[in-house]
Amino acid sequence: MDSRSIRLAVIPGDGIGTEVVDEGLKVLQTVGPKVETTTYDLGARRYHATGETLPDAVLAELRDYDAILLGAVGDPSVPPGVLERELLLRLRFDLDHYVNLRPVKLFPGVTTPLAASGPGDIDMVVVREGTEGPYTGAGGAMRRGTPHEIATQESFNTAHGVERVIRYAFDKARGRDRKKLTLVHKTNVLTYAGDLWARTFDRLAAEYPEVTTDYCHVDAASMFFVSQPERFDVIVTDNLFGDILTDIGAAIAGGIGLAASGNVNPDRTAPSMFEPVHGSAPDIAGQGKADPTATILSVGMLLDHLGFTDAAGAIERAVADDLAERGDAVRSTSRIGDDITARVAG
Ligand SMILES: NC(=O)C1=CN([C@@H]2O[C@H](COP(=O)(O)OP(=O)(O)OC[C@H]3O[C@@H](n4cnc5c(N)ncnc54)[C@H](O)[C@@H]3O)[C@@H](O)[C@H]2O)C=CC1
Ligand SMILES: CC(C)CC(=O)C(=O)O
Ligand SMILES: [Mg+2]
Repeated sequence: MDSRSIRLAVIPGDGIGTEVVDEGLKVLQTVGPKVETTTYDLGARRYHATGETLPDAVLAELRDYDAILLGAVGDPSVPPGVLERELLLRLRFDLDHYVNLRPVKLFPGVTTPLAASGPGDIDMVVVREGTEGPYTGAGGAMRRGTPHEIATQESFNTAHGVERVIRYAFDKARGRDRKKLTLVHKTNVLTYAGDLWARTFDRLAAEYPEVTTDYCHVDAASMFFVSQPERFDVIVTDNLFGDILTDIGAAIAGGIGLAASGNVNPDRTAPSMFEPVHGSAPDIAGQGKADPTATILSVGMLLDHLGFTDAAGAIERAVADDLAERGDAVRSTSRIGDDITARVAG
């Protein structure tokens, strides 16, 4: 048994975030490594009680943990963007989570809507840039509320930011069997940002001769996700395109309840944060209907990131076995968590 222990900050957040995090922690506390958790009350409840989203002192404290586990944030009672920007994106930006790692993998026994595809065909990793692009909040509105309103939302792409995420993606592709990396962008229209991404991609490709490369515009990539997902191995793309593509990825790989992610700081200058791809799902919150599998797989990614590879492997196997047995059966949040916990307990 690994004697190292993990100091984990937990942000359950809003809606189903709290429900799925409970199940993720059940599995984590059973799988092996010793874990000390501290829960942070951040999200809609705190916003209404105090007006706070992410106090500076809390952000400073979060830097001292080995990792962060997040459920989801966002609630219909809070104006759109407040929790998403001031809490979630502030965490990603300030902790320099420049890689948003999102595997898209169809497990055996899971139903995909793609009639012609099976598990071997859907096995890719999307490396989404996490700190730049159109998500920085730059832009503004002129003559707001008038018929002459002009709203802008700018996309930021720095040479440093683009290079580091593309380099990470090349390294990731080099470590996989197929060794294929696809750049997804919209270089035919977004000519300034696209030019930087394409030039950087081509320059770095020369350093990775063993990696096969190609390029796909994001509109065509969206089509190929549902018509020929086997085209893709590793994808590197910007923050917005990666956000959208990975919801499509979730849909083809069995649904949003299975899609895991990591907001990774590869330089380890701050803790990385792991969370399901989905949001707070207010439409099903409090009903025990949320599938916690995405969060449990995200816990596996967290353990892998911290070097607990045996425990990470145990979670992936337990999830695979559970999904194979579960098939299309509808089970409650806690039942799924209990079943996977029982499997990791052996
Ligand atoms: N990382 C985060 O914290 C994210 C937060 N959000 C926020 O979440 C709120 C809701 O956003 P939506 O666009 O509705 O996206 P969503 O991902 O919360 O929900 C979309 C649909 O998927 C279903 N769904 C989501 N997770 C599920 C699960 N584990 N099991 C079963 N079904 C599941 C929901 O019931 C809903 O019908 C918004 O405030 C949004 O800004 C959205 C995405 C990511
Ligand atoms: C809520 C957004 C800020 C993020 C999002 O949709 C995502 O990261 O998938
Ligand atoms: Mg999203």
